[in-house]
Amino acid sequence: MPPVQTKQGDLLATLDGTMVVSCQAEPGLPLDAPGHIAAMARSVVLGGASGVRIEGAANLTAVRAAVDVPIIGLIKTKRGDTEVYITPTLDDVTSVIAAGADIVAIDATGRPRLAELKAMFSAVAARARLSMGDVATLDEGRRALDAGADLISTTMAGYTDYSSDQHGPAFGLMEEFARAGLPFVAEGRIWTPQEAVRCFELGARFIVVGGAITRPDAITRRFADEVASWSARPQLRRNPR
Ligand SMILES: CC(=O)N[C@H](C=O)[C@@H](O)[C@H](O)[C@H](O)COP(=O)(O)O
Repeated sequence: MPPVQTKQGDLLATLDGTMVVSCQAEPGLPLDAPGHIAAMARSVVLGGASGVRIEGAANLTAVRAAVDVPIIGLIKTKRGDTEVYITPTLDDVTSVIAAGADIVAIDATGRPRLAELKAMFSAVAARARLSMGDVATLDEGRRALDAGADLISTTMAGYTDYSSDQHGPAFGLMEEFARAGLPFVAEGRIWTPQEAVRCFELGARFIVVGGAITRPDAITRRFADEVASWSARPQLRRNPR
């Protein structure tokens, strides 16, 4: 399918108040193949996802052909001597757009980086796409918007050495964004419908849910861990074998 043909403002309006689903598979896992990612994307759209978040040029190309909802695209890669790994260079921006993304997700943390943030967001705007700055703190969100990001997202909260040790969604950061009057997207560790609703109560424009829907190994592990811990307490069994 061609990229979604709406004006940028219209595209954001279609996402406001909705849920985007991230369909990603870690390298080496059984679902790590463009055909599988495209099938996941079609499945989540059937279930009500308003858009999808997709990693990698080959996956983006496959998903673009499979669904007609907005796509947030990114390339995850380690380049050079930096911890920034979500769409780190201008070439990566070009690849994400060429593969069909409507919105380009870019690590906008304050860590040392290969390409200046302003240049990254300008490159996206020059190709008439929207940019999303993935950040971990309020200051990073503010800087990303100042540098030209169309959206900021809590994606990186909990995944930097200065924001680690977080459990559950980054509700604290969402509150900070709301208090500062910065529009934001809620993403990362949203595992229940109740948590999803809470993000909107705190002011999220839209939310991005990933693993809770699209990582069967992680979903299974939650059940398996619970089952294993129950089984380790035989005195609690109601129906002894
Ligand atoms: C930190 C990072 O690299 N996040 C990635 C960004 O694309 C993905 O691995 C996450 O799955 C995505 O952010 C959605 O989050 P969750 O799967 O927790 O719902």
